[in-house]
Amino acid sequence: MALAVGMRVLTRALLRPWARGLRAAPGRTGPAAGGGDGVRCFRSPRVLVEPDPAAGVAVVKMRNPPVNSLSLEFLTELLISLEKLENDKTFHGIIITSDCPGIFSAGLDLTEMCGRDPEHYAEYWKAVQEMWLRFYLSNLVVIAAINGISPAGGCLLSLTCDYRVLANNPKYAIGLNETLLGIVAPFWFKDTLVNTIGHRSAERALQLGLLFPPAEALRVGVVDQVVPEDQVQSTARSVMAQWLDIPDHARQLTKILMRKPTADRLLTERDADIENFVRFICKDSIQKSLHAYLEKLKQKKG
Ligand SMILES: CCCCC/C=C/C(=O)SCCNC(=O)CCNC(=O)[C@H](O)C(C)(C)COP(=O)(O)OP(=O)(O)OC[C@H]1O[C@@H](n2cnc3c(N)ncnc32)[C@H](O)[C@@H]1OP(=O)(O)O
Repeated sequence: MALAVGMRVLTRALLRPWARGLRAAPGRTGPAAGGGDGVRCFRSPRVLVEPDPAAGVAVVKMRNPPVNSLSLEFLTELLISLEKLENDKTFHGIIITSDCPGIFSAGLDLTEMCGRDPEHYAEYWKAVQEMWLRFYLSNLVVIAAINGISPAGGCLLSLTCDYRVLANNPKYAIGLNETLLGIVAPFWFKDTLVNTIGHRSAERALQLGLLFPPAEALRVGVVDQVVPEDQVQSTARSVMAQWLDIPDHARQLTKILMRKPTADRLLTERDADIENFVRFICKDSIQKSLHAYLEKLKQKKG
């Protein structure tokens, strides 16, 4: 138990000043969004939290239209929501899903990584690290109800979860496709994928930037279950009930046992990882690739 408490204190201490500032800002997070029985709940512009106090579960809906790209502000709101739920003893599990039709998350926000200054890149990367650490090590059961396409950072977010349910829709795909953008997934993205699908499959998926359609995603193990689209939320709920049946302290300690070595790698190399990112992203060739990719996305519309 001491280990679990220690990890919580550590991850809480990692909350950056930008997050604390936002938490204090009036109007950024509003009053209760529901949740009777004395359960305090909340909403924020980009994150909708639907509490089910009786079940000890909250559904966290991402709503950063059009594509739930993980901007600095959105990451901050997600982290604040997670922290609030972790600090509320009512909740033992969260289901993370999307409020944007057809899209779970388009991944990291490319506009945060293009045409900005090095200080901005460093701040942004810290927030991405924080998202990964906080979700990966959360003491809550975290289940992803993936109701849309989920490339790169969107896939990473789902890989931090304890279980992934994907909607069986041929338009959806999931994977770490960074190489297709001419960029390289950092070691902790890679480690998370290796821990999920094994070394050989991860190597192939990462080098080729594979985005797996549902059947393939299930076969390779990127997701744990594929179900008809209208059953994604109910399946996530019943899987959650199964996970919540396990004594909490034993499950939490086991999670930490499995994940701490991977998290520690980033925790001990965090500053160097930020420096590497800033150096990489500032390169002319990388900026050109990202600009070209964004342009292609915009032109796609015709
Ligand atoms: C260097 C160290 C490693 C860094 C690791 C990086 C990790 C990442 O996550 S990089 C991001 C990877 N993401 C992608 O490759 C997805 C890109 N997006 C798409 O493929 C599509 O947008 C879609 C399939 C997610 C949705 O398609 P659709 O519904 O047709 O919507 P649009 O393509 O028209 O997009 C609407 C709007 O949103 C902008 N946009 C899309 N993705 C992003 C993004 N990741 N970041 C920022 N903005 C994004 C897109 O440009 C459109 O903008 P407007 O034209 O201004 O409306």
